[in-house]
Amino acid sequence: MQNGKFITLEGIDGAGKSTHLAWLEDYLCSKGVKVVVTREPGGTAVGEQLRALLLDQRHTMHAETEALLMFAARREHLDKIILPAIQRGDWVVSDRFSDASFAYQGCGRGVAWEKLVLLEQWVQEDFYPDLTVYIDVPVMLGRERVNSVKAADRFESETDAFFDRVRTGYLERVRQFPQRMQILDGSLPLDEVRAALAGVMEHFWLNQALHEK
Ligand SMILES: Nc1ncnc2c1ncn2[C@@H]1O[C@H](COP(=O)(O)OP(=O)(O)O)[C@@H](O)[C@H]1O
Ligand SMILES: Cc1cn([C@H]2C[C@H](O)[C@@H](COP(=O)(O)OP(=O)(O)O)O2)c(=O)[nH]c1=O
Repeated sequence: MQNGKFITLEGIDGAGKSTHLAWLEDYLCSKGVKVVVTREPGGTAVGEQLRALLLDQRHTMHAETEALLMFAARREHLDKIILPAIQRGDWVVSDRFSDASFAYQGCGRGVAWEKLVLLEQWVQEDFYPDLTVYIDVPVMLGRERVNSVKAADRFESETDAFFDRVRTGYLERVRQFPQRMQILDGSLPLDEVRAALAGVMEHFWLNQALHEK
């Protein structure tokens, strides 16, 4: 049996990840693959508890504590959800993965990039998503969209300057991993972003089919 695939969606808060994730699940189901939808931080019992700690406005913590907790949740996520699903031949779609740690903890909070590289190697070894869709939006637009939907959590209440750095961090990751990471313009109308995502997915799907022949 073929191994499944691992796809991640990334972007600042309000980029449209959750919206497009629902479409992506339907798209993959229509191709006949079994899909596991998950998210970070979270996805497991321990991970969801860590998520609650990390997003709670009442907590302050050292930036490196935050990074370590993100990777701790990820370690659990890989062990309990992601790797078993892929080994079964399922496709896993995750709302965020380690690119978010480089963007938020690295560029946003100022945790040394090399320390994050070490954590990534420790937790993931040489495991990376097969495809990452990074939805890029200007900071103000992301903020407007989030404010219209829900109360801000510990990250969403950060400054525009913080989110500018996060966005720069994501763009740096795209520069480093141009094969794996596809960038979409999330400021376009929803149907146009979806059409662009559909194009990326068709291309990815055809490539997989070619490799499996
Ligand atoms: N391209 C778009 N155009 C207009 N509204 C959008 C677009 N993408 C997302 N939205 C809206 O913005 C809000 C936040 O989107 P969401 O998918 O929850 O973002 P994220 O998961 O990245 O934080 C939702 O109300 C969603 O309908
Ligand atoms: C995975 C991950 C998320 N985050 C942050 C980004 C988000 O603000 C927050 C939660 O992500 P998300 O699920 O996108 O939040 P929401 O449910 O509000 O849409 O965690 C990091 O800072 N580092 C990480 O490694």
